[in-house]
Amino acid sequence: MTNCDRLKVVILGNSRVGKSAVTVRYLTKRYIGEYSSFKDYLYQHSVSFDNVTTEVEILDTSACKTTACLHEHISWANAFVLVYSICEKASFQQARVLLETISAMKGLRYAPVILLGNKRDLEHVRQVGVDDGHEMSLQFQCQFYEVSAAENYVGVSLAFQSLIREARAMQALKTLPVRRKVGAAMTVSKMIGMVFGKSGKSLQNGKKRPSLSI
Ligand SMILES: Nc1nc2c(ncn2[C@@H]2O[C@H](COP(=O)(O)OP(=O)(O)OP(=O)(O)O)[C@@H](O)[C@H]2O)c(=O)[nH]1
Repeated sequence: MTNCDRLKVVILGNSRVGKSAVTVRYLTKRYIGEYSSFKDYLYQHSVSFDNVTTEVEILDTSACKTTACLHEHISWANAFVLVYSICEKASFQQARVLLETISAMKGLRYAPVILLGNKRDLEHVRQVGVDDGHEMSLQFQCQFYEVSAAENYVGVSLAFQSLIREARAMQALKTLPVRRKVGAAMTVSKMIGMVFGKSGKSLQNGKKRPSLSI
């Protein structure tokens, strides 16, 4: 099996933002209210779409107590889901710290990342605006979605699928000869834009990334 067919996704974010709820929702379509907080869980599953099957490992982390632990998680993964709660500003700030750490360790150019604002059903106690999430995603060139693990399977599923799609595209890019990469990068960006629609805002480098409230 090639790298293209295998993906290691780590779920990171502050404590209690819904990392386990989002992960289990994606894997089982079900929402379970309470999970054990003190352990990391590793799930494996096969996902097939666009005529390609990918073996996906998903590491649902409990909040890391040490920097070494966080670095270990980041080193292990080749794709990232950063979860914050739209009703907890501190979790959004933590997402920024995580994005900075991933950027420093891996570089974001070839690291597929989604920023996931969870608990969208709690609109009445919202502390983080949609625009804030969108802006941060533009700054770090990652995808951005707002979801509710509690209320909606489809949104969570779409977000994971788009991460997997992007990871596949990035893996494919890495295997191309260097001279062809520039043109190919434009093609991938265009392809993602076509699949998810355009956000209407440009990045500093001109790339557009998908962004949805789902
Ligand atoms: N209203 C609402 N509550 C949610 C949602 N997702 C998770 N929760 C609740 O938030 C709490 C924390 O959810 P978890 O999935 O355990 O969060 P976690 O980030 O895995 O927590 P730790 O493992 O402690 O870091 C639980 O009480 C969930 O029921 C959501 O979309 N909406």
